[in-house]
Amino acid sequence: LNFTSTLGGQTFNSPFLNASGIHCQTAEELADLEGVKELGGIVTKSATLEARAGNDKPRYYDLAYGSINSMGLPNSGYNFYLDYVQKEHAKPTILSVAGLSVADVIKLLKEVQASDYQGLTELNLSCPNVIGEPQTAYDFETTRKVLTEVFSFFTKPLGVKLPPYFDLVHFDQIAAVLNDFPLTHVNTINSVGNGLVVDVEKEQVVTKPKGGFGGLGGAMVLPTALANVRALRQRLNPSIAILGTGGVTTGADVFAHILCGAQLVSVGTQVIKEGLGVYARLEKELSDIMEAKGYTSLEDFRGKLQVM
Ligand SMILES: O=C(O)c1[nH]c(=O)[nH]c(=O)c1I
Repeated sequence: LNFTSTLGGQTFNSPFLNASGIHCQTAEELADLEGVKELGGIVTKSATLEARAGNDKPRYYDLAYGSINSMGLPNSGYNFYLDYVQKEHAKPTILSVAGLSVADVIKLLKEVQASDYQGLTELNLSCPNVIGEPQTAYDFETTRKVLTEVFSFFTKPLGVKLPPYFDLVHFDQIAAVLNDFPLTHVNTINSVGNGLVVDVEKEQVVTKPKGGFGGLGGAMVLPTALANVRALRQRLNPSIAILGTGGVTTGADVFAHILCGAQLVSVGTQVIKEGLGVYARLEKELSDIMEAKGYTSLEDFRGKLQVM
């Protein structure tokens, strides 16, 4: 089966990625990802100018149907991740970056531009858990302003990580912004922001930051993730690839993401539930589905979801 694709000048031998934030914050976690042969690429935890401890714990809670997190952007600082991605790796890397202000984003990306790093960078415009900070990509004007400033100097492969949208007009509006920029990709979705999980027995929230509000992931967000992949595939220039993230627990979910237009597919919550062995299971399940349908390559069905 042909699982190979190229993005931003890099060759991905498999459609699988880790979702930024999951098992990719420390040197040990990143080394673990290197050892997962079914992973096509490695995505770093979103990096900020300064290292961050993140929000108070408990800040992650596992549910039967998914997860809620209010991590608060804990990371070792961009120097650590920029050094990491400039080392030799058997797989392509995607350096995820985030800023607490537009100025931080610009400063960070100028450092990436000035570095020898030739791989992909992904600007996270959708973290829902930094207390007092908005999810930038819900503000279309600010998103346009940021991208205009970034592309006035940034010439390396760049994608953006988007929050989920829930209104067809909003798909039109964000696509109208993104189509004006030479992006390599869009990664959709980030967690569904500011959900709330209640422990009825304790009559209490389950995470400490923000009164228990946090980003939702896992099985429960799959329909939202598929809708965002499909809607953006239908609206974005073909030159902008879609990385599908959200709700993947089976090979069928991976197939669905690709059928909606995803080039690569990230797995987050399920890695926490099942461990890194999940990728071998997903690859087997995806291969079995493709063989049953007579497909030999992802191109045979990518973006070919039928309507009624
Ligand atoms: O709380 C986090 O660190 C976090 N959590 C998420 O669910 N998405 C994000 O982009 C981030 I930066």
